[in-house]
Amino acid sequence: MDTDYDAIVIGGGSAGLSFARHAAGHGRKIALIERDKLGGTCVNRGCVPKKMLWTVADSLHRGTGLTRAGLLGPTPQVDMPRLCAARAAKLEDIRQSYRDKLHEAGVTLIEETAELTAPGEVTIQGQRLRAPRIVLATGGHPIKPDMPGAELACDSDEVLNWTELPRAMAIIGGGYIGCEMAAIHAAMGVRVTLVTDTERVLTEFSEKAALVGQANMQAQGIRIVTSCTPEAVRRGDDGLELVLDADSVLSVDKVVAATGRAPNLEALGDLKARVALTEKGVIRIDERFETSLPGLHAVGDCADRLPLTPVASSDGETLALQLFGDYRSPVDLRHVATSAYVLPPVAEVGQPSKEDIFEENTLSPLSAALRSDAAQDYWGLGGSEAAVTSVSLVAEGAHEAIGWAAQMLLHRPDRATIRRALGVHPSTSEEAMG
Ligand SMILES: Cc1cc2nc3c(=O)[nH]c(=O)nc-3n(C[C@H](O)[C@H](O)[C@H](O)COP(=O)(O)OP(=O)(O)OC[C@H]3O[C@@H](n4cnc5c(N)ncnc54)[C@H](O)[C@@H]3O)c2cc1C
Ligand SMILES: NC(=O)c1ccc[n+]([C@@H]2O[C@H](COP(=O)([O-])OP(=O)(O)OC[C@H]3O[C@@H](n4cnc5c(N)ncnc54)[C@H](O)[C@@H]3O)[C@@H](O)[C@H]2O)c1
Repeated sequence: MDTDYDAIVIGGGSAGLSFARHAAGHGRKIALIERDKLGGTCVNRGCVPKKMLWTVADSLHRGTGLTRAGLLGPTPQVDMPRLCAARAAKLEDIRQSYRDKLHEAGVTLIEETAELTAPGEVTIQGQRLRAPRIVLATGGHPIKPDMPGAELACDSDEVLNWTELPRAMAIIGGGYIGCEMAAIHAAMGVRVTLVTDTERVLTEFSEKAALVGQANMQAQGIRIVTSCTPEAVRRGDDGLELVLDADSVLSVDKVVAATGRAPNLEALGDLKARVALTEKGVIRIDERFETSLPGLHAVGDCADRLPLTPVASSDGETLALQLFGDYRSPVDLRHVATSAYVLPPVAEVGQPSKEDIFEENTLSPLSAALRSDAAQDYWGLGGSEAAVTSVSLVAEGAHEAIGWAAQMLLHRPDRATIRRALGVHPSTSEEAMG
């Protein structure tokens, strides 16, 4: 194996793969080191397996709620082993396509655990590799709360590998992962209670959008307990107990900790002390993704950006361009569309605060007249009449529409300009366009 490269990237997830392919595309000699499955979190234990489960949940949810429309009969059951097999085959296809693309690009793939042993030097299995640029793309892992019995709780990695469904589950944490797991499993027939320490769920979204999302989760049958930090998990007579306080205990089959993620920093080895972290504990970077150790860059979830796959991929490409092509600045996070896969999705672009929203509406879509759970839709525009800077949407298909809203915002439209295009009738985005 060669030992000298133009750049070595540690981590074969969305960020590392993107950097390696684009840097090699500029004629550079690149090594990518991955200790686990190629594709990282998104492909193996994140977006992709989650979205495949959500697809099933969405179909069940749309069908089973339509009792008022006369859609009757037994609820379809999910054959988990069959679903898991179909999903596993797709994940393997994706991993193989990444392997092929790295090969075509001429990237050296090394399947080992890497450690930074000196500036410009990475060690794998006692062998030293050198490059003037080292890129950390090591991603993150789920963290559990510091409480007695936390080890009895599953994290999202485990939930996405369940081959049978529990009858009842308690989820700790009301962020993206907690809410998505709640909506998906409730639709698949699991009795779900979600407990979070915040006043509402989805605090990364603007208030009204998140509250409509929360009401829809409740309409779906999910019990939501806010402003509560559970005290312990313990074994019960028949399953597990989540102790909320002295007076309330939830008896369930499974407890899931969806209480946040932390970056993977083991690759820094003894050099960790020389790499500055932010208050959130992720790696501090400048606009060239360079850390406080010259020549060491960081992209993706381990760095101080938004922990979303499109950001990780875009930043990997941007860094490759900055180092080996024409300089471009990192994508502005205000132009990143995002969606929580609840039912229906809560989607947003522009990262608005509650005060930013100047026009909004909560409405009942036509489907609500037919559904037993009467989910509500919502749209909100942020910024001002003169310059619209954010769009929020809660509606079926919101995760598809919000990407186009992000494109629209790039052109800095005023409110009157948005009214000059017409949406599809009947739809919720039509209402937002005015
Ligand atoms: C349940 C879940 C659902 C999600 N859903 C979405 C979604 O719908 N949309 C979205 O945009 N984002 C979603 N995300 C977030 C998204 O998955 C991450 O932002 C993205 O995967 C980060 O990519 P990354 O390359 O930074 O890190 P990762 O994909 O985590 O890759 C890091 C890689 O580095 C490797 N590594 C670490 N240390 C070493 C070492 N020392 N040596 C060698 N290799 C090492 C790891 O094995 C890993 O493969 C979700 C996340 C989770 C957990
Ligand atoms: N659809 C998507 O794009 C998607 C999906 C999943 C994850 N992600 C990414 O992954 C990141 C991590 O997601 P996450 O949901 O794990 O983390 P998070 O930090 O977004 O949410 C964790 C939640 O748990 C709560 N919490 C923490 N400790 C608690 C305790 N002891 N008791 C009760 N509540 C507690 C926090 O207040 C917070 O609301 C997200 O920020 C997002 O960027 C994105």
